[in-house]
Formats: sequence, C-alpha cells, structure tokens
Amino acid sequence: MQELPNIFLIGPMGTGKSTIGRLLAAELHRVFYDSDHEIERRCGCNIPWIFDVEGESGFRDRETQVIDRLTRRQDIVMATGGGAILRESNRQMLRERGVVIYLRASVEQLVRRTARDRNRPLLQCADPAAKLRALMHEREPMYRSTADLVISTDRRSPRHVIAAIRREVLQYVGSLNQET
Ligand SMILES: Nc1ncnc2c1ncn2[C@@H]1O[C@H](COP(=O)(O)OP(=O)(O)OP(=O)(O)O)[C@@H](O)[C@H]1O
Ligand SMILES: O=C(O)C1=C[C@@H](O)[C@@H](O)[C@H](O)C1
Ligand SMILES: [Mg+2]
Repeated sequence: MQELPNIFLIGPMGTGKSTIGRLLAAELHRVFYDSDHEIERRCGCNIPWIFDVEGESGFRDRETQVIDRLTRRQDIVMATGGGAILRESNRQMLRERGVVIYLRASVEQLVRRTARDRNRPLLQCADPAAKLRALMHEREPMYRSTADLVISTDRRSPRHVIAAIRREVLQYVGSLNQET
C-alpha cells in the first residue's frame, strides 16, 4: 500500500470524528489521537469543567497547544474538536501537516447523534438543534476551505465511511504524486 500522510478529521459535533478516527487508525495500524481527549488528559478535567472555569477562550488556547503538539507527529490519525477550525493558526497547522478530511452530516443527523451526550457545553442550551444549525452556518465555509477532502457520513455506517476515506485518500495521494 502507498505511504499515507497524517490523516486529520474535522467537522461538527456529532459527525463521527472520534468514532471513525479510532476505527480508521486501527485498520491502518496507526496511533490514534483525539484532540478533545488529549486536552482532558493533560488538564486532568473534562471539557465542561474547562468551559466553566476558563471560558471558551481558555479551552481554545488549550486546543491550539494540543493541535500543535499532535500534528508534529507522523503516521497518525487525529480527530479534532468541532471548533478546531475556528483559529487560522489551527487551520494552517492542519493543512501543512497532513491530509485534512471534513466529515460532513446534515443538521438532523448531528442533532440525533449528539442528543444523549452531556459532554458538549455549547449544546447545553434550550434548543440544541437551532444551535447546531447556527454553528454550521458559521463554520461550514471554514470546514470546506480547510479540507482536502469532504466525505459525507449521512446514511453511512462507520465502516462505510472508513472505506470511503481510505479510497479517497489513496486517490488524493496518488494525484499529488503524479503532480510531482
Ligand atoms: N456513521 C455513523 N452513523 C451513525 N452513528 C454514528 C456514525 N458516526 C458516529 N456515530 C455516532 O454519533 C455519536 C457522535 O459521534 P462522535 O462522538 O464520534 O462525534 P464527534 O464528531 O467526535 O463529535 P465531537 O466534535 O463533539 O467530539 C456517537 O454516538 C457515535 O456512535
Ligand atoms: O464545536 C465545538 O466548538 C466543540 C466541539 C467539541 O468537540 C469540543 O471540542 C467542545 O465541546 C467544543
Ligand atoms: Mg469527538
């Protein structure tokens, strides 16, 4: 199999970055990192606690540090948090240090997939569906402009999403090699 670069997954809350990243890394025999989990591990507290005590800006500073550390590694698969693309410096590190894949999903799917989990402070509000819609409106252009590849997860099982990622990354890397 061709040498693959680092694979970085971006996309909104609930699109499946953590779930798919872990399975994909196992299939590729690579180390998997999840920037959200790494932030929690290093801090010794969970994301809702960080948002409560340090505010979203404190969380974003931690996120930038972790993304910088992790993206310097090689042969990894990394899932990012839904807001990792908000900062230009993060977008640049992701783009320069691997293939960036935007896992997209409809707002309806995102609402369903995030409904039971209380670990996402931005969705602890009266109308999480409206919040997800607003976040997607604001962030979709950034997901698209940061990504090398866009892959839909709607009506696809994690296994199917992984097969699509593997196929498209191979094609993408092949096309880059032809250019050089
Ligand atoms: N393709 C899929 N089809 C159905 N359910 C899925 C799919 N991918 C993920 N899920 C489910 O959706 C939920 C959210 O997935 P996950 O936590 O991986 O999202 P995420 O993108 O990492 O979100 P966050 O940005 O908040 O970390 C989980 O319960 C997971 O099992
Ligand atoms: O979309 C977001 O801004 C977030 C998504 C999660 O992955 C976490 O990084 C955190 O809850 C913020
Ligand atoms: Mg995640």
